[in-house]
Amino acid sequence: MKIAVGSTNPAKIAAVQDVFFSDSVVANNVPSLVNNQPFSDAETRQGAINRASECMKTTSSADVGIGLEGGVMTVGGVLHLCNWGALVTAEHTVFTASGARIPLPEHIKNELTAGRELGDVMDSYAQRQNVRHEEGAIGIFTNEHMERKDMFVHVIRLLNGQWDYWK
Ligand SMILES: O=P(O)(O)OP(=O)(O)OP(=O)(O)OC[C@H]1O[C@@H](n2cnc3c(O)ncnc32)[C@H](O)[C@@H]1O
Ligand SMILES: [Mg+2]
Repeated sequence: MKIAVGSTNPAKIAAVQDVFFSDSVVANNVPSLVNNQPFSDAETRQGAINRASECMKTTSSADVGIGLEGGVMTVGGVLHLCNWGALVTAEHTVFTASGARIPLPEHIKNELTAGRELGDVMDSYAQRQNVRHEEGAIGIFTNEHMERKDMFVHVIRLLNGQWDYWK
């Protein structure tokens, strides 16, 4: 099976390869068609769906398209990390799932509200480069007990499981 993934982010690609280990995984950096920094569940979920359908359309002979999108959302007045995934089949059926969420510190909220992207804010905060491609914000704020790839593996298993149930 050929699986198109709507990103070249290594954390996302590695997560898809983990779940679909016997399939061919192709990275296709399509636009999410939402803001670079989504600010709600609805927007983050839409970004995942857009990535899945865009990469399904533009990857030749793909059997399935997967979109993974990171964002933030507010609950109880507290900003949280949120992540969504979408899987689009050749028959245009769409499955969605969301990932684990954890609260973000107030100063991160202030930076994002000022217009910065979480990936850039995390690099300055952790004094590292490309946190978004590695452990992610979830890795930093859990002392690496849960990394960005692990969180996406969970989302992709939820997508694959639903696809398996309904097919
Ligand atoms: O190349 P793409 O697939 O776009 O990968 P990305 O790292 O930019 O990831 P997203 O677009 O899905 O995430 C939207 C924004 O949120 C940031 N982000 C989301 N989750 C993150 C995390 O766990 N660690 C660091 N940045 C994160 C990310 O860097 C973007 O600024
Ligand atoms: Mg991005």
